Amino acid sequence: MSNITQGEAGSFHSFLSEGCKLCKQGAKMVLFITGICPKDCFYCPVSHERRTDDTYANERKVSCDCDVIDEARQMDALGTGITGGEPLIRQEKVLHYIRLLKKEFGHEHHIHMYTSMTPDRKLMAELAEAGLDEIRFHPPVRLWDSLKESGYTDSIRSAKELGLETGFEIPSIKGANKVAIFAEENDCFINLNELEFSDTNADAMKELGYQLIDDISNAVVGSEEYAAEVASDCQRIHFCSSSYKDAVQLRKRLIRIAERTSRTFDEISEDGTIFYGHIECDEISDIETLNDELSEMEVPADMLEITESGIDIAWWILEDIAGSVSDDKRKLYIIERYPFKEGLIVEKIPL
Ligand SMILES: C[S@@+](CC[C@H](N)C(=O)[O-])C[C@H]1O[C@@H](n2cnc3c(N)ncnc32)[C@H](O)[C@@H]1O
Ligand code: SF4
Repeated sequence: MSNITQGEAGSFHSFLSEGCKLCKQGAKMVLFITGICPKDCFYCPVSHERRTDDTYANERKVSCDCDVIDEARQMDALGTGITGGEPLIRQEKVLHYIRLLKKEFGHEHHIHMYTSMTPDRKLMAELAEAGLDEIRFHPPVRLWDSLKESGYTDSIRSAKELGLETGFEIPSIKGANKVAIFAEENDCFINLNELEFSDTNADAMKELGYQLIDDISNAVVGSEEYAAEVASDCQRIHFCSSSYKDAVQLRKRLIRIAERTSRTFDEISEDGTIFYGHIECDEISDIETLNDELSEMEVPADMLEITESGIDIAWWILEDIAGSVSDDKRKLYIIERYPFKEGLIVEKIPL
């Protein structure tokens, strides 16, 4: 009988590592150390724009430690997932950020890291000493037939001896069963990612015969079914579906950010976007006049904010007073926006 069960929003699982539990709550910040990676996986999803040596905390480009701290605070992160590219080609950076995050947010800030490399005992000890809690190995496909003879055996042993939660994370493609068996033999968990198309891997994947499930998903036909097959022989396995990543993790992360950053009059949607009204003034001098009009109408001060182009205001108030503030030199909108500073506008509905 299969060990994977239908979980929330299409995620199949029977085992969740600590890092996965926090990710499920949308509480993990993604710290992308570098876009550089010496491996050349045909399915690599890292975008062209990210294939530089820059660091990102979620979507924010990092130019100082404060960017990392601010981003973690903004989403009230309970932990961080360190990824890339290959994070360990910038070992010092990885160690620095682990120490920084632990110092700033305490030991309970959970940190996991993805790597396709095989850190030796010395590096693993430094990572553990700095505070790394969990490590997920991704051996390149060409090694899947000879994992026992590869460096992964020693790295796993060191990681486990140093007290790290240790596992594998690979895409769910043919051959993944070999990694799953190796994980089981070494008492490690394994996460199978539903294989996804991206702009960077689409040509290679098409050439190898992979197909999209449908027009609206990036997931590949058969990846989920294959994970179910692999899981029948495993105890500590989790399948992370493409829809789950988008629908649950991202949405919950946006909601966390919105709850921390929204103004009293922003309405947070179920998707984690915010809704508010905006009165756009053609002339800067009109903003002051408009503000006076709003106070005469007794609109509470915490229900509006003056901006460069006009006044943001609770959308439900704007709907009520639209007739009174309308004028040839003003445009009225209800705006839906991502909850970041200057976040992308999803929709701008004229009133
Ligand atoms: C992009 S890699 C970056 C970190 C590191 N280089 C590694 O490979 O673990 C992070 C994760 O992406 C997953 N992954 C890679 N290509 C994928 C794809 N096309 N679809 C879904 N997951 C993928 C791998 O399973 C890996 O665990
Ligand atoms: S190891 Fe990770 S980052 Fe490197 S090519 Fe493979 S999937 Fe991409």
